[in-house]
Amino acid sequence: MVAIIETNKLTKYYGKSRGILDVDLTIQEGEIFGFIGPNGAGKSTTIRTLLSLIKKTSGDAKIFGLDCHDHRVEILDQIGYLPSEVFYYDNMKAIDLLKYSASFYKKDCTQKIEDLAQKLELDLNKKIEDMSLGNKKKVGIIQGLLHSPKLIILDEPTSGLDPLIQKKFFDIIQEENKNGATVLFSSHILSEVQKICDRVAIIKEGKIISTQKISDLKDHAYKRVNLVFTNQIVDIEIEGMSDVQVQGNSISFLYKGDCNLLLKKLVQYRLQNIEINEPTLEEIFLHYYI
Ligand SMILES: Nc1ncnc2c1ncn2[C@@H]1O[C@H](COP(=O)(O)OP(=O)(O)OP(=O)(O)O)[C@@H](O)[C@H]1O
Repeated sequence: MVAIIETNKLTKYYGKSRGILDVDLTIQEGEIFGFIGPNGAGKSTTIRTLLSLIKKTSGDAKIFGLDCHDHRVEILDQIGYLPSEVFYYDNMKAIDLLKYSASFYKKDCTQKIEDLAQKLELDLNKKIEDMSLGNKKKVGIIQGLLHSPKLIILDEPTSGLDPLIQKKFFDIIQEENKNGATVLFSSHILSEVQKICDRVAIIKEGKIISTQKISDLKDHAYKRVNLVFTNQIVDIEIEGMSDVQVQGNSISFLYKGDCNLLLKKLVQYRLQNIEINEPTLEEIFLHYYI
């Protein structure tokens, strides 16, 4: 297998403050690779170092087997990058901006621009200043993909997209992947990464703390269960519950196991309310990795 991204002890300090420390990542050709961690963990720093937008402090970073810094121009030609926030010259029409972006590549991107705009239901003849945030984001998606890049780097790509467009966006990314693109997908939302990634690296306080197959992570799936009792709280014990927190007549706990067994147990209680949610990323970190 060919490594599309390979870092070895990649480290970046901003002056004296920590950006990332000894990051080792290997992303193989054809993977959709998730990169998750809470705010400030170092996801953007890793990506910006890979793209040579900032200079590493030490360690190595290679893309397509080439040093990211020394071969910056030829590497960037084959990358589609979607930053978390997009800024544009607002008084341009979307089509003009995209044609201008396409002019930097040596291929004809006209058909691809049209196809993507159709899939995302975007009117390219509108001025960007007249567009909603979601539509501006769509322009960013097309801009990142119009040259059919070999590597797609997404930094928190779905912020500002409604669920329907998110679904279309994921379909597009999966299609690009089927056509040969490798994808690095950074996010702080685990459930989002789980939808399309094969493997995921978890970064915390600048360090990679785990790299897992998504299928393995799903086997460990926890739920956060919140119960509000009608009257007095009952002392309940269910196999698979942990991190139990009691407050007034409410109880909250993490549950790992068969949902049907949980429901069977709960049916015997008089409840005023019940909520079953995905645990937060922080909770998952606490229970898996610390
Ligand atoms: N330009 C900068 N100057 C100084 N410190 C920075 C700079 N950019 C990032 N940092 C610090 O580097 C660390 C990693 O930040 P980074 O933005 O890479 O995290 P992140 O995982 O992408 O989080 P977020 O989702 O909030 O962007 C943080 O402690 C942050 O404060």
